[in-house]
Amino acid sequence: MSLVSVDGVSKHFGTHVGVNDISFDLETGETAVVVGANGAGKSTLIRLLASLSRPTSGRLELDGTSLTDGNAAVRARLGVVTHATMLYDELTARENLRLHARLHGVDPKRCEQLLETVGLAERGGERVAGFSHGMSKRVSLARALVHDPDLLLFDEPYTGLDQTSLRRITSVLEGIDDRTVLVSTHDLARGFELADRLLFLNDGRLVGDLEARAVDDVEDVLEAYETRCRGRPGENQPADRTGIHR
Ligand SMILES: Nc1ncnc2c1ncn2[C@@H]1O[C@H](COP(=O)(O)OP(=O)(O)OP(=O)(O)O)[C@@H](O)[C@H]1O
Repeated sequence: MSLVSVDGVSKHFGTHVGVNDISFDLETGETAVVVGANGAGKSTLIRLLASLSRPTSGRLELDGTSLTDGNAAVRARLGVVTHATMLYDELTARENLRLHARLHGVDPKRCEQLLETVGLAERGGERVAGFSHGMSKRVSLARALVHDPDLLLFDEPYTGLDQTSLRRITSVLEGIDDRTVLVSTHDLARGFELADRLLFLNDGRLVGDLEARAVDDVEDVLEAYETRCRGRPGENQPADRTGIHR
């Protein structure tokens, strides 16, 4: 049985369609990257999988258990990084991680390891309120990993980062081999570097599902994307053709 199962999932917001009849499975250890232009439905999909939103129809399951029934045990197997950092600004980075560790019954030593991993060991005693966007995102990633989740969901990991944060976050994501990861991005080039699998979203529909291994280079991915999707993945973003910010 697959670890993640998404079956016929739609999400409507009044007359707007967030995602439209999406189905796919993810295996343990797989890293899937969801690519799409602005408004394609990437955040909607992540929020549905993160149990932050309920589908209008369809089923989302982790290991055979519904992600939409408010089951706390299954939600505890998720690590989530969204646009909202879910951090307490008035607490230090270390306190944020320790609070999360305590909630999950995790040894606080793991927080120190994770601060090191995200490159914030020396800043762990500082309040998150004073952190840059990239630093906050790194703390959010560390927080999402504290309890060693079976499924890490990360909405737009690469947006608004300086080179230091970009390198750290990329290296942490690349280092996750034994857990399932689902990342959303409009940055096709970086997504391709990370992915085992590329999922193309267009107007809420899943229009492409590619094994990244089977594709030679990013230009081929872009070509595959453009044959299936309206516009380009980085449309309306300050990016070049492949989505690499220069
Ligand atoms: N809370 C909401 N209320 C109304 N419409 C929404 C809401 N959330 C998403 N939508 C609509 O659903 C569609 C998909 O939005 P979503 O944010 O998932 O796209 P996205 O691919 O993440 O875009 P972006 O790259 O701009 O973040 C859009 O048409 C959007 O307007």
